[in-house]
Amino acid sequence: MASGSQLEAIKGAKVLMVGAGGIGCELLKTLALSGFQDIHIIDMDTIEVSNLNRQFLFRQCHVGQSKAKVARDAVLKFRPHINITPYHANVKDPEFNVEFFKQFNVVLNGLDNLDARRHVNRLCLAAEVPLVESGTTGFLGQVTVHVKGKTECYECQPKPTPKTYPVCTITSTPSKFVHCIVWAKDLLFAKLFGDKNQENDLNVRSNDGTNLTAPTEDVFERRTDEDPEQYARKIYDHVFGYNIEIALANEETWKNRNKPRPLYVRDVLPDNLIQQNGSLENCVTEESVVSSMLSLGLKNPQDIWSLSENSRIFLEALRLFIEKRQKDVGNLTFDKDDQLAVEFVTAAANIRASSFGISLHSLFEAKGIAGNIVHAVATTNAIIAGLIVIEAIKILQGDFENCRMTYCLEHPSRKMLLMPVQPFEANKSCYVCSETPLILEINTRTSKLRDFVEKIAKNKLGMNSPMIMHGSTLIFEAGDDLEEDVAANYALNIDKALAELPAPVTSGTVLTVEDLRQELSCNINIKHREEFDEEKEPDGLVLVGWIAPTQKDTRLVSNGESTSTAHPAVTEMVENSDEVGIAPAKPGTKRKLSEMSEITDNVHDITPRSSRDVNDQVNPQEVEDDNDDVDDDIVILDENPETRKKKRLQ
Ligand SMILES: Nc1ncnc2c1ncn2[C@@H]1O[C@H](COP(=O)(O)OP(=O)(O)OP(=O)(O)O)[C@@H](O)[C@H]1O
Ligand SMILES: [Zn+2]
Repeated sequence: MASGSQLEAIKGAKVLMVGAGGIGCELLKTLALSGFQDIHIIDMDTIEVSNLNRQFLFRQCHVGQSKAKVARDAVLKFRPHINITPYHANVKDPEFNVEFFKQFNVVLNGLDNLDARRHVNRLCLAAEVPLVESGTTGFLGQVTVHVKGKTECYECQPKPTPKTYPVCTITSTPSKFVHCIVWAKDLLFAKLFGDKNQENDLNVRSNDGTNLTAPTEDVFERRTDEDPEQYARKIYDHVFGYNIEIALANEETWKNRNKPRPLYVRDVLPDNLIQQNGSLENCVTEESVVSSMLSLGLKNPQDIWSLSENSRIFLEALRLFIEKRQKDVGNLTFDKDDQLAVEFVTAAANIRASSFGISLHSLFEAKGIAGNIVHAVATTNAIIAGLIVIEAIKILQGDFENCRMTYCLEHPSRKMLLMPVQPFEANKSCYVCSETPLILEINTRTSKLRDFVEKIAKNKLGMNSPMIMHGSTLIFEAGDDLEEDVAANYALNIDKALAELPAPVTSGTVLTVEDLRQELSCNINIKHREEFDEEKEPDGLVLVGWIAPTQKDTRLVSNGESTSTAHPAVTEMVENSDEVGIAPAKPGTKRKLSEMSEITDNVHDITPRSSRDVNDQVNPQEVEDDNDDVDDDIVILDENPETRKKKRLQ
């Protein structure tokens, strides 16, 4: 029960909730029941059947309708006199600018992706509105508080990106099922059904990097008169047979590894099965979903199919894509909710796994791995929503001293299931909330303006509409509303090397990169560097001072079935007691928890270092880690312990 002063703060508050999904539904209910009277909700989604098990404000009849609007209507039924303003929109839309944010006393996030979280963080900083962030994954969850000038911002610490795998592991030497999934999903599926113009490493490469199977590239191109079944068998033989033979020819690779077995349709499927197609009549479910499992009479997604069953599914799914989903072919990216895509990827991954002596998995398991799924727990969302409201009330009362970041654990530790941690001071070199310039080492003679825009401004700095300035000269800006001659001028320059721009960018140049919508501006000092290590610096540039995502994080952390950011480091430290590696004394090294006593006198001092966003896809093109997909040994990287050292708020 709220005290008098709390009620006063609650009643006078205007709050913005971003996201009306798993956490958002719980949050809206708790806000309304706690006495909040003026709540605005932004959510860009419509309700799906899969949301109904935990997003309890929604019913079957609401499927297809705006989450924000239905959530408002549902809550008004039991709290009719409060004001709830819904926006069925993307929080990144220009209407939600700094002025819009300024009208709120606090912003509460129930989002599921890093991109939107970073955007909201920047707007909250610019509008000077406190932010309460949250996320859950299964039984794990966390709530963090970010107040400009008082605590760190959401981006002060690295946010890990999903684990990536070396290209060669995926294309040539898989040793785990997840490698086969990445191959099936990001290479084979993308090659067959995705954008034809995308670069794709599907074909086996020789030692010198040339594409050995390049002349047969057309294998993947289906002739208009080509029979879909024959085409499917040709693809099978090419990727599981021929490509493996090519790989085997490179004997060096197999000196210390088990050799894979080439698989051809004729060896795997007896003649009578090759001829035996699925039934096209039976391939469509009641919800008109095309399914090869259904067409072949395989019903249980938890069964592990044999090699021959996987081969039949592979051929059948490929045929169904051609015959029933032709209009999608060429535009698809893998989607865990696309039944036929999941069937195809499961079968392809299993056939490859079989070839490499890796154990096979069921469709259910494969879907979980391919879609980065951690099943949502409604209770965790409810607990987290309660904690968000508790922190929001403290903020509204101006009681920043008592604000806590709280971690919800899977198992009680020291009899605590909820672990409060004092918020930390801002990272003084955070490029988002401090004005510290970044340094960019880049080959200014070979790198183009396009590289700078895409790799630095958009990918690394997370800007949506970057503007790049060299002193007072504007050298690039993004946007659909540019005048023709201005756009033409940018188009002319975008593929020029940095040093060849009309205002040349060379060593010593300071570029200013700005995103007006996020009110974020940072200076980048350019340092020309001739060469880069292809393995360690695959981007061909190094951004010093940028808070790089860590990729060693081990838990999938999501809000609902997809994403969020938690600080599993804290969770694991507590759960795994002294077996856990923690923030290193030297970059990249580990220390045991027992050594932490110097830094921490109690559990509240444990520094959460990392979080993870799992909505993004595993990307085989990036070269990094090759660990287990669920690796319990947490490593917390800290490139510069001095600058990153966190201080407790006094
Ligand atoms: N940029 C954005 N603008 C507005 N709303 C967003 C944005 N990004 C994500 N969201 C919303 O945040 C909510 C997150 O909720 P949740 O994690 O439960 O995901 P979900 O999509 O409802 O469920 P699932 O992904 O598990 O099927 C979603 O309703 C989603 O629409
Ligand atoms: Zn910051």
